[in-house]
Amino acid sequence: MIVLRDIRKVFNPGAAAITAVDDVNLTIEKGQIYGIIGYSGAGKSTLIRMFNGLEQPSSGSVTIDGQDISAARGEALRQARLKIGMVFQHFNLLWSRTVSENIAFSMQIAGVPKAEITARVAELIELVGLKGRENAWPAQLSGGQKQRVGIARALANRPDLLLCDEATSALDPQTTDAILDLLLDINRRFKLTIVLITHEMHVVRKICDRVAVMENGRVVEEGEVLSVFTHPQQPITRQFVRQVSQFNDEQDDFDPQLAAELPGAIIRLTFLQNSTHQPIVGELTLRYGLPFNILHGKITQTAHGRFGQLWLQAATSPEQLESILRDLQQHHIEAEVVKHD
Ligand SMILES: Nc1ncnc2c1ncn2[C@@H]1O[C@H](COP(=O)(O)OP(=O)(O)OP(=O)(O)O)[C@@H](O)[C@H]1O
Repeated sequence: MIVLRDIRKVFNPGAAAITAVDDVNLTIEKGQIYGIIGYSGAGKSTLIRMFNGLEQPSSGSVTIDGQDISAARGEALRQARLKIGMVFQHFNLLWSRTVSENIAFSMQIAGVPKAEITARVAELIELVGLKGRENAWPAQLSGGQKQRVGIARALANRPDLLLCDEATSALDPQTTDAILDLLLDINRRFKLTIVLITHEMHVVRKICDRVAVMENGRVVEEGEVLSVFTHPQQPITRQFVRQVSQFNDEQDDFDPQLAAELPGAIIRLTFLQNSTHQPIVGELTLRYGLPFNILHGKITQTAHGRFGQLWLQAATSPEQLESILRDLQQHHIEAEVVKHD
């Protein structure tokens, strides 16, 4: 478990002080994929660099499995870092070394015996899907392949924690998805905790279990991905939710003009996970003998299942509406009456 307590980071203390991270408290459970999202300058890089002691907090502590990383120095910090891998946006590969040599490098530094290194490199090459490219130079690889080397290198010492600093931001959408699939696979297979920073909600949607939203150095919202997607609290979180393809476009939202024009009740249903599988519109139509009009709908996929929203209109009596809302509640479908007249 990782615990960040009362973290602050102030650069250039004095008149020109910049508070990059301001009073951040987070708890990340073992085996989670935890996303930290924010726009440029929000403080994400500064924060993630404190997980492995690349940056020291001005105050507060970072504790990983009981060890205070922020207080560790010298040999203790070096040992702790061996168990923390890091993947970078621009890969940070050694250009004069082959794929295999890049992956082997950190094990050589750690003094791992040669035969063990050879076996581990072969295993990692297989894991990240680079078989046949062992002797290629980084300059001969595509962006996705370079990041696969970056991931293999980060996993070499069998870390307990993998940090990803905008790991897919330099990649095209298709390659991004392939790298995210690889990270998800590694997480599930080895129960490896992954903390990633990103400015793309797509990354959070596709693989994260929980997400923290950062703005001006602070965590302004935090929670399970499904719940943040379905009930974003802050304006910045709503902006991020809109980034994701199915929720991309403002015009893709329900048009409130429609609500004004149509008679009766308009209800917005929010489905989570298994409730997306229920034939609810059909059931309501049969039960109440009402022609329900589907005005608008959208559905999206996350690492924890699907969620969706549906806007229905029907000319109901107040009593029918009450009863419909009770039925929906029994089906674990959230319902909000947008209007009723
Ligand atoms: N070494 C430093 N010295 C002074 N200011 C810094 C330093 N590193 C970061 N900052 C400042 O701290 C703030 C947060 O920067 P940080 O890089 O952590 O944000 P970010 O969310 O990662 O953004 P980006 O994705 O653009 O890197 C910014 O105002 C930045 O200018």
